[in-house]
Amino acid sequence: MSDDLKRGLEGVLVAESELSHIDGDAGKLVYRGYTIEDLARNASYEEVVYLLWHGELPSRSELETFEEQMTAERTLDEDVLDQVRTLADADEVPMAALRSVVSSLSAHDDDATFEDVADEEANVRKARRITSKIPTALAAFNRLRNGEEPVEPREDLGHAANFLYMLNDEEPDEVLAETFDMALVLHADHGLNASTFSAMVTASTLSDMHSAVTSAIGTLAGSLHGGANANVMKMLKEIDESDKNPTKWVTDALEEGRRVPGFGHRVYNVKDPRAKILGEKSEELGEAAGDMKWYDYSVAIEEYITEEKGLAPNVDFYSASTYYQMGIPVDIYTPIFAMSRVAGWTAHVLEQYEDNRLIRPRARYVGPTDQTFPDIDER
Ligand SMILES: CC(=O)SCCNC(=O)CCNC(=O)[C@H](O)C(C)(C)COP(=O)(O)OP(=O)(O)OC[C@H]1O[C@@H](n2cnc3c(N)ncnc32)[C@H](O)[C@@H]1OP(=O)(O)O
Ligand SMILES: O=C([O-])CC(=O)C(=O)O
Repeated sequence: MSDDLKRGLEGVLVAESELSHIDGDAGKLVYRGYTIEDLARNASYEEVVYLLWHGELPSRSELETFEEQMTAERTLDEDVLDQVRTLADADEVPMAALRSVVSSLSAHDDDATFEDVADEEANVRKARRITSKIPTALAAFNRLRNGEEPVEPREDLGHAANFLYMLNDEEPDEVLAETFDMALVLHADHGLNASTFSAMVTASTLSDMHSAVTSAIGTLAGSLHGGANANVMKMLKEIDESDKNPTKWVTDALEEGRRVPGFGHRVYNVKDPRAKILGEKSEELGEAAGDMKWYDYSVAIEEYITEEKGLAPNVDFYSASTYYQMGIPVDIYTPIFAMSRVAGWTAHVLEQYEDNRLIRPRARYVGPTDQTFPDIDER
C-alpha cells in the first residue's frame, strides 16, 4: 500500500473505460474512438447517447427506434410536475431543483429498485427515462418560476429542438436547434470528471441509478466544475456594466486573487477542443445578430489569460456567450450541462456495475493521537 498522497486524485488511474478519452497535451477528445469534431459536425445528441450506452453508432432503423423510445419517455408524472411547481414557487436554485426532481423520478419508475441495481436492461431503461425527462422538468421549472404554464413535449421534434420549444413555447429555427444539439453533443461525456466520478462512487456501493445521477448533479453544480459556465456569463456582464475593458477587468480580478471562470483544466494543458468549436459558434451567432460584443470580450480575455497565465479556455468559456446569444437564461446553463452529461454519467454507471469494485480511497491521518478522554466538565 503506497503512502504517496495524491491530492484531488490528480493523475490517479482508478478504472478502465471504453467511453471517452482525453489527450490533454494534444487537446483531443474522443467518444468511443470518434473525434469530438466529427461527432459535433455529424452526429445528433440522440446518436451520441446511443453510442455511449450501446457501444456503437446506431443504424438508421436503430436510431429511429431509439428516438421513439426516448420521445415516449418525455412526459412527467403529475406528481413530479407538482413538485417542479413547488420548487419554482419557492424560487429554488435551478441546479438544486433539478437535483431534487431527478431524485424523485424514481418514485414513478417501475424499474427503480435497490435490490437488483446491476440489471443492465433495467438500467438502460432508467437512463432513458431520466435523460428524456430532464429537459421537460427543466423547461417547466423555468416557465413556472416566470409565471408561465409548462409546455407539453412534442413528439415530432428531436431532443434539442424539443427542449428549446418547451422552454420558449416556440419552435426554434434550424440554426438554434442545430447549435443547441451540437452543444449537447459536446458536453455528453468527458472521462472521469468530478461529477462522473461521483456517480461512479455512488454506483460502486451498489446503490441505484437515480442515486448515482442525483450525486452527479450535486457535484456538477460547483463553480470549479459545471457551475463555471454561468459564472463566465456573469463575468462578461459585469465587464459590460463596468467602466473597464475586459483586459483591465481580468487583470484586477487576478490581482485580487480571483480565479477567472472558464480557464484552466485538470487534464488539458492546451485549449479544450470543445472550446474551439463553441468559440466558432459564438462568433457565428454574433455575426448573425450583427453584435460581436460578447464574442469580442471573450476573445480579449482568452488572449490575455493565455499570454499572462498560460491558461487556456475550457468548455465552459465559450458555451456561456453561445447560450447567451441563444436567449437562454444564465442560471440554467449548468442544468443544461447536466441535461447533456446525464448520458455520460449513466454510461459510466453501466460500466461500473459491469465490473464493480467498491471505490474507497484512504486519507493520511494527521490528527492528534493518544488523547485521554476528558470528563465533560473538564473540557
Ligand atoms: C466542465 C469543467 O468542469 S471545466 C472546469 C470549469 N471550472 C472553471 O473554469 C473554474 C476555473 N478553473 C479552475 O479553478 C481550475 O483551473 C480547475 C479547478 C478547473 C483545475 O484546477 P487544478 O487542476 O486543480 O489546477 P490548480 O487549481 O492546481 O491550478 C494550477 C495553477 O493555475 C492557477 N489557475 C488555475 N485555473 C485558474 C483560473 N481559472 N484563474 C486563475 N488562476 C487559475 C491556480 O491558481 C494555480 O496557480 P498556483 O500554482 O500559482 O497556485
Ligand atoms: O473533465 C473535467 O475535469 C471537467 C470537464 O471538462 C468536463 O467534465 O467536461
